[in-house]
Amino acid sequence: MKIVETVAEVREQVKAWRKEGLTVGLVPTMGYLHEGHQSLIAKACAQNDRVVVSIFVNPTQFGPNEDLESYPRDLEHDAALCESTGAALIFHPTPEEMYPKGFCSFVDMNVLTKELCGLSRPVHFRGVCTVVSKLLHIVQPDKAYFGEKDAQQLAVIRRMVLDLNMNVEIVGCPIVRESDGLAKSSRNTYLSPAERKAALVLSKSIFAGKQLAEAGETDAAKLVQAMTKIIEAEPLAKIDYVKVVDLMTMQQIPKLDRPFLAAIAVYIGKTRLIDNFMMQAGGTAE
Ligand SMILES: Nc1ncnc2c1ncn2[C@@H]1O[C@H](COP(=O)(O)OP(=O)(O)OP(=O)(O)O)[C@@H](O)[C@H]1O
Ligand SMILES: CC(C)(CO)[C@@H](O)C(=O)[O-]
Ligand code: BAL
Repeated sequence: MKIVETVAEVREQVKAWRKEGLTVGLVPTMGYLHEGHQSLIAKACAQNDRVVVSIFVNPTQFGPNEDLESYPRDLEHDAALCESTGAALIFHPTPEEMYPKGFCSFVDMNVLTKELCGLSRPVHFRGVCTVVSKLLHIVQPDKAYFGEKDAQQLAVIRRMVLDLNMNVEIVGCPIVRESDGLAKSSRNTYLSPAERKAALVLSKSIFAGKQLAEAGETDAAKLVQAMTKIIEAEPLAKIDYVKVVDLMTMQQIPKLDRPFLAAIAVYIGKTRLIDNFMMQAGGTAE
């Protein structure tokens, strides 16, 4: 497995693979890899001849008061995980490589990015769309892999690829959880032992909402109410949002009569964590 820092090196490698007729998968990440990322890499390796993992803490998707500087980084550990999982190349660019002096082109989106995480992170999805577009142009993969943990991001990227006629298949991958239910996230490392315990209200709320929907509840407000109650019982938790939205448009819906996403964002102390479940109408897992 190779680690490269420049766009030119990625292009050269992918060109050589294409000459051999090989298929290429891309797994975009911000590094500090865990079993959630590993499941994406493993799926990509199963479905493609060669897999590129990008590791880049993308400055344009962080707001001014967010954790860009403190975001955890460990390239040595990440490289070992990528290699043992079967990736062929890590693309680990510098910010200057991705955003050279004079950079001024961005990919933005309406509607889908104005809800949920977009409300408390107004510049976030513009940064995500821009960097993912760049990565897709640089690598030109057959398939690119994204986690359902970031469900709004997945919906936004699917829409961007459709709207901008990008020639790539977007593959969604299920949420990987700790044994006690907490969704794996690089940001879990910020949690103190007491906060780590408190963070369990996220998955408890998600599992309770899912159970209610599976039992036939069709009123979105009732779902939100039940999920909210569980989080509010935890003194260390502060709700950013608990919402039920149409899976395609990310707009809030009153009835669970179509494929939907129940999504939450909760501050545990200073750490903002997200979780969700998706379902078809009538209690079938998405
Ligand atoms: N627990 C998980 N299960 C499945 N996919 C995941 C999980 N955590 C992250 N991913 C996916 O991995 C990709 C890279 O995510 P990222 O590097 O931001 O990791 P993260 O752990 O979500 O970090 P953060 O703390 O920023 O939320 C994204 O497509 C994301 O959805
Ligand atoms: C897709 C992504 C790698 C873009 O920076 C990031 O938003 C993430 O890790 O989910
Ligand atoms: N997994 C999403 C990346 C971010 O929170 O910036």
